[in-house]
Amino acid sequence: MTDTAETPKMGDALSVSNLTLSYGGVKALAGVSVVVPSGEIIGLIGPNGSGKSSLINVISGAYRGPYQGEVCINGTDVHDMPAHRRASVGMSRIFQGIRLFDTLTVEQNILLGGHVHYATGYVASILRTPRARLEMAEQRERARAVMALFGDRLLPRADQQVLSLSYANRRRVEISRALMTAPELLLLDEPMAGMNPHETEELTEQLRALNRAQKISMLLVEHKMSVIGDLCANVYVLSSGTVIAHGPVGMIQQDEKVVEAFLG
Ligand SMILES: Nc1ncnc2c1ncn2[C@@H]1O[C@H](COP(=O)(O)OP(=O)(O)OP(=O)(O)O)[C@@H](O)[C@H]1O
Repeated sequence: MTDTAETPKMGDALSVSNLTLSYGGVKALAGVSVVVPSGEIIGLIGPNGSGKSSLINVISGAYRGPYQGEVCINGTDVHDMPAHRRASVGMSRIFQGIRLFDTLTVEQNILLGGHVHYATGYVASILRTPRARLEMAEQRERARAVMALFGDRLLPRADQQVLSLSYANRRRVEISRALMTAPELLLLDEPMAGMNPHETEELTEQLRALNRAQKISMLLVEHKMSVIGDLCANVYVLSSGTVIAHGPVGMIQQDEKVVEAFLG
């Protein structure tokens, strides 16, 4: 048996209640409720066009159109909060397609992720005041610590332009940039897309380590069921904009509605 909703509790990293949104005449989400308890990795799966990216876009603030329902991140209703301020409630995301500045270096791209936390103002940073220099040194140290999470994949390439990197390394740069704000909730939209089995396995382990060591909660959209099975205690299944099942991966795979949604 699977249920399609979970009651939000105090301390949840994310609670989405009864979310409905349409693009013109197309209803993309119809009464969707999803909870990510603090410290857990929760999976989100569904056939193409079922509403997964729309849900992530509402949570992250990338979608700014009207919607009904409530989205709370770490207990704060973020309805009126623009995307660039959502880092202040502990949220960060990576997009389905890689979005990096190709001609900047690995380190420069990663440092951009921390800019929302800079205390130094624009003028002080242009004038390179002692405070601005100190803050930049701290940010560079943090960027190195974040790169080190990926072993020797990024650190030796810190000064290389991103356009010279492999696909998997570009993905690692994107995740590193998202980690610069020290998020408590990470939204991951198909992080393994385009990776080979070895790279997929490696990133799976790295996400697990981030979750365990840094207690980062995650909402993971992923087509590779082996990844969902490896990382997620529970999974939500979307079909045509509604949650048709929710529960442990093993149970979901036996659910007739889910089998039908994927095959139908
Ligand atoms: N900007 C838009 N304008 C109009 N319709 C849209 C827009 N974005 C998404 N849709 C429609 O909303 C529905 C949900 O799309 P969404 O991209 O959220 O699904 P998805 O599950 O992420 O799909 P995929 O797995 O292919 O990325 C689909 O019918 C899609 O065609």
